[in-house]
Amino acid sequence: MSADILEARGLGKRFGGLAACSDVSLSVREGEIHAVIGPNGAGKSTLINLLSGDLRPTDGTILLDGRDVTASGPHQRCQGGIGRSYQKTTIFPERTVFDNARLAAQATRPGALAMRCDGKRRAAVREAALAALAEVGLEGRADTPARAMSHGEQRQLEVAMVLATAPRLVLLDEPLAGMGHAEARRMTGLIASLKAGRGVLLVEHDMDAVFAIADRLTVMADGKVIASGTVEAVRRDPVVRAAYLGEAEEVA
Ligand SMILES: Nc1ncnc2c1ncn2[C@@H]1O[C@H](COP(=O)(O)OP(=O)(O)OP(=O)(O)O)[C@@H](O)[C@H]1O
Repeated sequence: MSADILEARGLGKRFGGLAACSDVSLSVREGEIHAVIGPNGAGKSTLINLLSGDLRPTDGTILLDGRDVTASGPHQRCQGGIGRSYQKTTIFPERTVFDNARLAAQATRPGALAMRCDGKRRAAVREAALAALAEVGLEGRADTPARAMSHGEQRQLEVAMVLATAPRLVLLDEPLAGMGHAEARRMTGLIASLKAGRGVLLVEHDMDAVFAIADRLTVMADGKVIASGTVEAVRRDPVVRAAYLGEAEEVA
């Protein structure tokens, strides 16, 4: 079995009197997609923000490849191998697809932004950007302004921007939000391919996609983990069915 890339132990986050996350423990191994699901307000985005360093936990520990990164900020975590996407788009619409990927690639290569950045470093950044675009299938759109692309392609570009930072762990926050059926299917296939050589933590409301590609599933409600395990085991769990899936099936 592969080693854990990420391990969260007893993570908690309070906003005043509200426990948005409490005692959340989970791990992500190399080569797996670990999906986190739960109703609105369950604490999923808070969890991603804690793992990416955008929020500091009130309690608990985060280990990345066995190293304690709990106290480090988002930039350090990005350099350490955690890449994330956001619910809201983060692309620069006026820049080309390639420029967007290049800017992301620079973020994890110290010195690449310096005025006297040498040719070798520039070439490495360019190569990382092009490889990331190829991985998401946008290599043919490198010169297109990002604003001219469809919503689905823009979200593919966001994934490329995450990949350009050379992450060991990819955190995806609702990557299928707002997509049509065909776009969602394409993106689901792309997400499934990302786990090769990496770990993926996926927060997503689209249950068909989650059930199709997740290797493990953690269900949250009211800031707490109510079930965790293989997709089959979690789907059968009566507590989950009552708290969440039953509700989702009725809605569907
Ligand atoms: N910055 C904040 N300040 C105060 N409360 C917050 C903050 N961020 C989140 N919360 C609260 O924490 C709880 C968990 O929110 P969170 O966004 O993590 O849930 P979620 O599972 O991602 O929901 P959704 O599926 O709607 O995105 C909610 O009650 C939310 O209102």
